[in-house]
Amino acid sequence: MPVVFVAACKLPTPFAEFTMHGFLEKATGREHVVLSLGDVADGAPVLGRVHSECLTGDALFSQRCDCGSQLEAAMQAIAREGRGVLLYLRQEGRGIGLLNKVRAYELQDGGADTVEANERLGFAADQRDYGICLPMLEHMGVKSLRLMTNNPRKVKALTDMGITVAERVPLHTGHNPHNKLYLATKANKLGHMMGSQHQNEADPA
Ligand SMILES: Nc1nc2c(ncn2[C@@H]2O[C@H](COP(=O)(O)OP(=O)(O)OP(=O)(O)O)[C@@H](O)[C@H]2O)c(=O)[nH]1
Ligand SMILES: [Zn+2]
Repeated sequence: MPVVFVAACKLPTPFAEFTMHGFLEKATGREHVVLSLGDVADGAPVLGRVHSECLTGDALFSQRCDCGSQLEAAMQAIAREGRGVLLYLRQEGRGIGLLNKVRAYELQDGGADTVEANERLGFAADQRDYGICLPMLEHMGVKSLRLMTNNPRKVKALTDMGITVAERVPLHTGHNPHNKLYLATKANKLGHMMGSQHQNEADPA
């Protein structure tokens, strides 16, 4: 098993009281969590989000990206449905780590886009590995996901490792003047499906 389950606890949030399940990835020592709500082990497709850590967006309110807004919208959507899972994966900066992301942002401040900056630092555009998702979902008893994402490569990566993605649910939120180019580059170079409307389809409120 590449990840081991460690413990679970209650996690009250403004949206709902989730259960937080902690996992240790043995090869890297990284600590990951899954938030769950309701009965996710009944076999029916589960509304889910596989969210990659973004300290700047998720915790520090950065407007350079759309991560914080997507995290909030996903938790709200799960709360509204009363059932779902959110995998919070500690693969900061698409897998290059926080300090390398700061280096990449520095290059972006000088004119590079998000892909060029990674490449100039000697990294691939996206270094993430979703291999730990399967054992985490198996632990949760989740058989099939309705996955909230705009990234078809994420859907393919999960499908290729044997996770059933019954549906892709778009998550269009967090557009602002600071991340216009960033979102355009994701659409043009990374294949993200950004949609035309500046609203969150998982959270149409
Ligand atoms: N290297 C790098 N990583 C970034 C940058 N901006 C955001 N990230 C990281 O990108 C990850 C989120 O990936 P995104 O490409 O925004 O979105 P996604 O997860 O592929 O797709 P969605 O499911 O639609 O959100 C997080 O780990 C962020 O820390 C950047 O400019 N450079
Ligand atoms: Zn981000």
